[in-house]
Amino acid sequence: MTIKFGVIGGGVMGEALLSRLINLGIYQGSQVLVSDPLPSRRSFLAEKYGVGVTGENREVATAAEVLFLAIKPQVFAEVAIELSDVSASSLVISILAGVPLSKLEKAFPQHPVIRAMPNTPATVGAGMSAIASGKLVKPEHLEQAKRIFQAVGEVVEVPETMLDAVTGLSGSGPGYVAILIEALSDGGVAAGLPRAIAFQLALQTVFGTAQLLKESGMHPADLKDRVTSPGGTTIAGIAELEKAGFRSAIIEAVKAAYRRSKELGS
Ligand SMILES: NC(=O)C1=CN([C@@H]2O[C@H](COP(=O)(O)OP(=O)(O)OC[C@H]3O[C@@H](n4cnc5c(N)ncnc54)[C@H](O)[C@@H]3O)[C@@H](O)[C@H]2O)C=CC1
Ligand SMILES: O=C(O)[C@@H]1CCC=N1
Repeated sequence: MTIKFGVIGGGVMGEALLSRLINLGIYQGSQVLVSDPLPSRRSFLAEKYGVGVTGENREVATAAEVLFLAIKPQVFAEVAIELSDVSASSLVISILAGVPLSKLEKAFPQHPVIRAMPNTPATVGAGMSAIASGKLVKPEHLEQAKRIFQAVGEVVEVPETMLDAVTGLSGSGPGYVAILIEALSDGGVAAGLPRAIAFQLALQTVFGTAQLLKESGMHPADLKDRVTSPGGTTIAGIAELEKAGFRSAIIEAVKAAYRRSKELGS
């Protein structure tokens, strides 16, 4: 059977992508081959999704039509050396934070290369991915990459220079939003709610607010104004957020993650 989708690094993001692609019928399990040094990950992925697994990255790189790199940026150099004499011309898609197209193309000189940044909501088909094309990428490669990322959510094409900023915002963003939801729940508990109810309220409030903004096209400032009654509860809460530097903390978080993404690639 032809290996249509090869994954190097079967961790959180490798699994997120392959699980959706298989569940949507874009690939069959038998058309996917994953390499990972951890035997426990290999047997888990093989059992759960029916994919082929191996401890040999070279086996995946040689066989796959699309080679999906989902290892940590810190191990990219050693994997690149390991694969340096593999002769293939597959489309390489890297989701490694920070690692620039120049380094990817040096490691895979014969291959069309796409650098991408998805995020963890890809696991449930609600991901946000941005992609940038390397020099050898043809329209059909770009379409193929878009199809892959559309299977896990929304996709935008950006110039590569924007990808570190994308990483700081949507790549890392689920971590910030998770903390917001946890903090809202804690606030509810502090105000006297049982934990389970506080969590349900926090989760649905964040989800519903995002859905309202998305479906209505309303500006966030507009929505804030609509919630804020004169002399009411919301403005009392907002005053505390502003005092604690909430906006500035989020802006600085995105900037710090952006800088870290640049560092990881250098
Ligand atoms: N977790 C996230 O939210 C996002 C992560 N990314 C990027 O995705 C990549 C993977 O991240 P995660 O899936 O979170 O990490 P992870 O740690 O869950 O997965 C990495 C996998 O690579 C395997 N691995 C380690 N050394 C290897 C080697 N030499 N050859 C093959 N496999 C090897 C590990 O055993 C592990 O299963 C990173 O480069 C990260 O920057 C991108 C977008 C979002
Ligand atoms: O924290 C990280 O480095 C990865 C990249 C984006 C989200 N997680």
